[in-house]
Amino acid sequence: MAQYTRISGSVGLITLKNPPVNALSAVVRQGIVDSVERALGEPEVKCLVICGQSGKFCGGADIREFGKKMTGPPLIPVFHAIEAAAKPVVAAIEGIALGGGLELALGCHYRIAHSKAKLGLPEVTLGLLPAAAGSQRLPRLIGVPAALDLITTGRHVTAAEALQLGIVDQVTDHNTVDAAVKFALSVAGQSLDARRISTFPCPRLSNLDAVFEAAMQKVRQAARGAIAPIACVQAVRAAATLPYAQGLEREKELMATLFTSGQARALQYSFFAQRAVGRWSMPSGARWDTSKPKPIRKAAVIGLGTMGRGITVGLAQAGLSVVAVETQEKQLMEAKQAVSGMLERGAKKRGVSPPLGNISYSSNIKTVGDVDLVIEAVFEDMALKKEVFQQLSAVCRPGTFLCTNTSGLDIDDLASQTPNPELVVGMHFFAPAHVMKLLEVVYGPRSSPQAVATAMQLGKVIGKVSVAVGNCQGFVGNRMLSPYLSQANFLLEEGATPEFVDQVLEEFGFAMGAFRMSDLSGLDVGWRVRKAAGLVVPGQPARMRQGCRYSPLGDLLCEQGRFGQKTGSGWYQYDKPGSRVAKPDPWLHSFLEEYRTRHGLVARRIDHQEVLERCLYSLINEGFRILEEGIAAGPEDIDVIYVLGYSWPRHRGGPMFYADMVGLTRVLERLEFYHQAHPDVPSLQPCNLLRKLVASGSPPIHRWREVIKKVHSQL
Ligand SMILES: CCCCCC/C=C/CC(=O)SCCNC(=O)CCNC(=O)[C@H](O)C(C)(C)COP(=O)(O)OP(=O)(O)OC[C@H]1O[C@@H](n2cnc3c(N)ncnc32)[C@H](O)[C@@H]1OP(=O)(O)O
Repeated sequence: MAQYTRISGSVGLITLKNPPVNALSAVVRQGIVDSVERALGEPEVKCLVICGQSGKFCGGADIREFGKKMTGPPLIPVFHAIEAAAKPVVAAIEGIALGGGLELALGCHYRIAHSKAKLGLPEVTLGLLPAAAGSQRLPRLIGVPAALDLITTGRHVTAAEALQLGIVDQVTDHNTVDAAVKFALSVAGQSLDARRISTFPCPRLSNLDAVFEAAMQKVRQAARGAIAPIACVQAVRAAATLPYAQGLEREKELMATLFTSGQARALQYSFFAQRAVGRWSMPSGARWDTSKPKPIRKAAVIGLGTMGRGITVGLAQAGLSVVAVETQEKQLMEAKQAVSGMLERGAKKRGVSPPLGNISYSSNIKTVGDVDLVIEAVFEDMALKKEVFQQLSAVCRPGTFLCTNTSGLDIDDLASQTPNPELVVGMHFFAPAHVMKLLEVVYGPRSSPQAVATAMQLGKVIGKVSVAVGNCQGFVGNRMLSPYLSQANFLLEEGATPEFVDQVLEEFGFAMGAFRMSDLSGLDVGWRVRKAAGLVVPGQPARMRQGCRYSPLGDLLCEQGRFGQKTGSGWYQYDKPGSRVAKPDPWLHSFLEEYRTRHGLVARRIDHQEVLERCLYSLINEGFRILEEGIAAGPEDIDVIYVLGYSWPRHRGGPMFYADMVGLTRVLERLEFYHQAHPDVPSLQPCNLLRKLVASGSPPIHRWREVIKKVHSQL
């Protein structure tokens, strides 16, 4: 609702009340209309202030109303009524003014913000554009280049930047409503002619075409197929070239296409999925709301390689006290220098001082005796990790949580090295660990709910989106990646090139195709895993392992020392080791031809559809197996992992959402088709859960959990 009160006799105060973020639901919109009408009708009222309850101005349109039948007054006329008011209306912005919230403020005559407030038009991140006149008012207020930046990126700006850009008129460190009331009284009675943004001409640009061409090129490059950023540029162009009323019509047309698009649905699903993963549950019945985390004040990181350094930076930046341990003195000094550099660069960007004092460095593992939690981040080698866990058990005080940063090793096996396996959880960070948003929190069969809750909470504290998953080879992310990469390799055997496979996957929206990604992360990483799994053994039949098809192509490249970017060659060639520009490699093409001849394989023409379906559907099928086994509690967990950790295009929601969009029947049919053609590839055999979902009438993704529950109860 919106509550109307009177302050100092002559100020009408409208307070938006719709927890948690005072979103503009139908009731709130109606409340604003009624309150404005009332205030304008009261002769004693000289001016109005609009604010939000609980220190939050407004989080924008109520996203939960999207896709439902529209009720209540539409936003544009509400904002026009405010702008047209004959009494000054001041927005008192505390906390947030986002999307429709900022558009509401732009409809007001003045804006006063608290110094800690964040403002922005993030609609593009939900597959939309600021269609409550935001795309028309903002460029008129702050000019085209700044408006293009804010609207196409959706980034939030601080109050200080908003003041500099001219979005707000005043910033206060004190009570914002008091400041707004004082300000409103000071301008009451003055002419409002120069305060109605919709009447402003859009600031002229001499190089208008060049500015919009450059903006379009920039968003096309960054968008990877997303349509909303392009519509945002078109809407701002309308503001720059058309009268306000016509610009508004164009904004409406563009929004109509976006509002019902699959991409908007996917992005809005992704928004809620990222919040839903915080409400985790385990097959044992343990849950986020019944498991209390222990507060972590002091943590240790063991092993200061690339991952350990990133984790140390993340912890220190979040204000934790960190003991950083590396047993070799030389490596310790190198790591100290690297970590300090990362902290200094990060602090410079954020305009704060680097938290160097939060970290103490040591070459002695015994120094971790008084910490609350340890994150072991030594080399990905089970024997080494076991040794470290045994040492930790001896030196840590009772009750210390022991976490391992691993991308796929058995958490339970590691836990068995300690007298308290209930305190052990996996924390799978993604490189660079201080930048990437995703954290897979892996529980073993003996991990206690409190250990999981503590790791999930710590993830939140250091700014990660944490997803709780069960213990299995590769956990969720890498386990699903395995069939995807296998299919990519099989396609090469059958006649495709790495360039073609990558092109198809990049056109789908991945930042990098399977082969460019492998070159970046290093082919030796998978080679080591395959060796440990007993797959790379001399004397084995070249293309079969345990009765299943196997491609040794990656192993053969590694045998040649081709580890990817770091060695200057892999699936592609590079100018020099470490270079990032991948070029097609004639050597690789002849190598593939020789390989096919050696194995009696005849290259055939492979089309886009086959590449996409085999790579993506095999990955999705593994996702269904993971759900069936209870390794992930719901499809949202998988989708968040893929969007945040594996560059799955956000505007496609994630693999499980994509399967829902394609249609489960279609996914099942195509998997059946490919499995018939390749009976020796088990990952193409449709899994039981997928069949069950199709047999249950292919319910939409938000109802899959009901079917999963039934499948689990039958086991
Ligand atoms: C009906 C037809 C109208 C057509 C017109 C269309 C116009 C669209 C213009 C818009 O305004 S689109 C919306 C623009 N606003 C946003 O994108 C803001 C989204 N929210 C956020 O970025 C963050 O939530 C926040 C506001 C910065 C707060 O972050 P914080 O980390 O503090 O909390 P969260 O966990 O993210 O959120 C708490 C809780 O609130 C729910 N929520 C947040 N914003 C909205 C919203 N705009 N509508 C409905 N619900 C919202 C969020 O889902 C969380 O609840 P949950 O139960 O945990 O999911």
